[in-house]
Amino acid sequence: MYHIASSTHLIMLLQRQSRGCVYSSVHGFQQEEIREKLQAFPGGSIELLTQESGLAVLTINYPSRMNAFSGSMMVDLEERVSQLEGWTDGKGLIVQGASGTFCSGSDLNAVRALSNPQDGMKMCMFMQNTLTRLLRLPMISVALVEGRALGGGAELTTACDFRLMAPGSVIQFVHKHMGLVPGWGGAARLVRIVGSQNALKLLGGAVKVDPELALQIGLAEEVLQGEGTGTPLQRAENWLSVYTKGPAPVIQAVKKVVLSGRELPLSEALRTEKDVFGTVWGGPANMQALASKSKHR
Ligand SMILES: CC[C@H](C(=O)O)C(=O)SCCNC(=O)CCNC(=O)[C@H](O)C(C)(C)COP(=O)(O)OP(=O)(O)OC[C@H]1O[C@@H](n2cnc3c(N)ncnc32)[C@H](O)[C@@H]1OP(=O)(O)O
Repeated sequence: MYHIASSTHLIMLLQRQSRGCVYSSVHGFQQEEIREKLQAFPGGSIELLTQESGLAVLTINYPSRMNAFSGSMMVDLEERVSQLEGWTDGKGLIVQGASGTFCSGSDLNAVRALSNPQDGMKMCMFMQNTLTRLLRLPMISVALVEGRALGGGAELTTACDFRLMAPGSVIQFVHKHMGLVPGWGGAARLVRIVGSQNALKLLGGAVKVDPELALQIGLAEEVLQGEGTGTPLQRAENWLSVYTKGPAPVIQAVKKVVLSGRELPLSEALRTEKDVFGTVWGGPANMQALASKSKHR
């Protein structure tokens, strides 16, 4: 009995771990091995605050290094994403940096120590897996960009559904200046957000994207103007609340159908949409709406 229970648990754990992942052992990726390596570069933290309203705030927290990602923060992020995957009440997520700036990319001290090709590939696969799972969370996500989002920080913004920028903030894919290209999935996602022409310009020119340019090319949804109307976080929460109003199963279903439409070939997306539809059809929110004879004026 114990064996059955524990092997079932293991299967569930493996399914959960592999859900949404791009790389697994089939690709020569051993998560535990790279986790151990990354843990050798400590500093900072990734904080997750979940609220009863169904909104969560994820904070990249290493202010003394402009919120650069240390190795242990990469591991932290993966753990926080796992937590969010298991959060049944989740509807919305805001990703922000601590102390008024978003994230200055990888911690250059860790990057220097991991600069051999093998470690670089492992770190790249680890972060691609994590950021892909972040984007695929069944909740609507927003990157709140204050100050700078550089390198890996710019890539992180593309792993959210929307980007909101504070006045004076900058998103910059500085990779070319580092003799690199994005490796955390940022290029593939950027092409889908702004199109290949704009992506080529942003990466090829390592362009400093200010809020005005970001709005123009569709990288940002809104500039969070408005002195005296709360903190940038409160303004981002207000912006997001329009889209997260309603019961969690319905909001999660909305995200799932959009995600499948975005990522899957049409026939597969249609079948997924049918399955997701089946989870809300005749559900409590649907029955309540039918009973109330609501008009949509
Ligand atoms: C490119 C690919 C790669 C990936 O995708 O994995 C990366 O992301 S590599 C990292 C790319 N980012 C950078 O190269 C940023 C380098 N830093 C800067 O350009 C500046 O520090 C800046 C613009 C973020 C802030 O400049 P400012 O003058 O306002 O402050 P300081 O330079 O004095 O920075 C304060 C303090 O933070 C340390 N810092 C900043 N960024 C990093 C980082 N990415 N890694 C490690 N440390 C970082 C900086 O060294 C200062 O530390 P201090 O001990 O006070 O000298």
